[in-house]
Amino acid sequence: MKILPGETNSNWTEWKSYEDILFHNSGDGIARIAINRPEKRNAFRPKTVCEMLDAFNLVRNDEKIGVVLLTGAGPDKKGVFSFCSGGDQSIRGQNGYEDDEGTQRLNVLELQRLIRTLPKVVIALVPGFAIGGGQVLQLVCDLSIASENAIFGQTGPRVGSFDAGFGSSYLARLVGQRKAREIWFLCRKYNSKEALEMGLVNAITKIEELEAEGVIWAREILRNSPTAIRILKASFNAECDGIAGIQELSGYTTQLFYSTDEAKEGRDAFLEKRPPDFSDYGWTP
Ligand SMILES: CC(C)(COP(=O)(O)OP(=O)(O)OC[C@H]1O[C@@H](n2cnc3c(N)ncnc32)[C@H](O)[C@@H]1OP(=O)(O)O)[C@@H](O)C(=O)NCCC(=O)NCCSC(=O)c1cc(O)c2ccccc2c1O
Repeated sequence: MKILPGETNSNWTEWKSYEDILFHNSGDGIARIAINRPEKRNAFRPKTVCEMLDAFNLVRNDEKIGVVLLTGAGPDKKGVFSFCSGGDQSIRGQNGYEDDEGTQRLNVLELQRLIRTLPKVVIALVPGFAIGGGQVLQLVCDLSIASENAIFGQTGPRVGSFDAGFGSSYLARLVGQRKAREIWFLCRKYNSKEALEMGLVNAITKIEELEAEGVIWAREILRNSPTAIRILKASFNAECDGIAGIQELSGYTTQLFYSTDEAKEGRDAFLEKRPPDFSDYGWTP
């Protein structure tokens, strides 16, 4: 199924049907998640975020998937493309975003954390507007490729909101403190060339080539060692995620340790109610 213009040699099949997002599997290691509210510039509401959380969790548990392409479906009826324009302002209630049941919880911070800790590579494909929380979503992806027409920016201080987590601190890590303050304090818009110059995106393509480029990058990544990439991602995260980042990285080392005879000896000794014998295992230099 086509979500962005242009051809790719991927055979996308629908993975699961949702209301606000489109979710596909290439069959060769790539998943594609697209916000599908083009008439609202792909703004997200609680339902959109819950569906994305569900899709990302399905991806997480599928050993065959190594790369996720995150994008926005389009164009809208006027021919405008968007990645995502952030929180849906039309459902902001008295105390925040409200879903159909009146729950005032957007869950987008949980989604940001899931994208960051997902043990796979997430590539944002930005075909147009990446504004507000949409800009933060492309920020927390591992890699980001924009089309020539893409527009980036923050609006929080103008619409009475802000993302003082990854949206500001991690932004400053990527683009530097001065630029990050400019982006948030002035709420200007930046084109894809400016985004590339400040390190917000990795590459720019024509919109017709955006998805194909994403697939090329994904296939290049998929040729490499899954364990090496997973631990490198955790290491990049650990550098700025504090103890939670160290926890993520250390979890993977524990997982690797479990597969050694040394760790198995500890488990077996406990189960066999005897003292462990680690004498076969040296203090590796
Ligand atoms: C994105 C735009 C710059 C595009 O401008 P353009 O002129 O091309 O289009 P229109 O403005 O005419 O929009 C077309 C159509 O879409 C509707 N729409 C667009 N964006 C939204 C939106 N975010 N919410 C609801 N609806 C939207 C628009 O109303 C039009 O509908 P019509 O029926 O009138 O045709 C421009 O649209 C724009 O600036 N949009 C708003 C961007 C914005 O302010 N986003 C929200 C920022 S706050 C946020 O995202 C956020 C993020 C987080 O991570 C949070 C985390 C924790 C707590 C809170 C968070 C949070 O609030």
